[in-house]
Amino acid sequence: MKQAQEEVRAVARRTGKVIHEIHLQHLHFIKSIIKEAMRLHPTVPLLVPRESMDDWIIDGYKIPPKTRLLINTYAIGRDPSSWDNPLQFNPNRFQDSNIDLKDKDFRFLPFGGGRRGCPGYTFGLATVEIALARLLFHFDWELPYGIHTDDVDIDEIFRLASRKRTPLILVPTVNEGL
Ligand code: HEM
Repeated sequence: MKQAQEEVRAVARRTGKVIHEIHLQHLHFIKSIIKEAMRLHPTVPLLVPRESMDDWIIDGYKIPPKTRLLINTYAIGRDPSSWDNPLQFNPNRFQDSNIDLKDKDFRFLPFGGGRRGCPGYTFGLATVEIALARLLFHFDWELPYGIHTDDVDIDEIFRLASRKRTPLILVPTVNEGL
């Protein structure tokens, strides 16, 4: 959190203490945090179902035409053959990497891919980035008194769009130093 706050506050200091969309291009670490969160906790854990049109063999499995296929992006994001220490939250794995958020890198599909991939991808991503950047810019954040990081439940409830099982409760303090 400290590194992300330093990044956003350094950008804000140079740009008039306000974070706008134009500044997002400088927030490399914040973008990596969001990607890492989406890798471990994709909003849509099973993508929109597909139906095969022809005979295919994938990984030795014969797929006949008109088979309903579910793409488990939750499992793909945690696959040890694609990711080192897959269960570790490590935003640095996205720093200086060209792992794409959409279509091109099938290890990571938080917005799906192909013809039915998310059409709101750039808008959705920018919205998350600007919200997180502003929250980190304006406030310092702490867990409530007596709660430790190990107590925080990070599991989700799986639905078409999953959500946190337990709400995250944090205590904000206005950053007076701005
Ligand atoms: C962070 C925000 C968002 C995430 C994580 C997200 C994720 C996804 C995912 C995973 C899919 C399924 C793609 C697939 O099966 O290949 C999808 C589909 C879709 N999304 Fe998003 N989305 C987001 C924001 C938005 C926004 C802002 C809009 C509209 C303004 C939008 C509109 C749609 C539509 C219409 C589809 C269905 C596309 C189709 O079936 O052809 N999404 N989204």
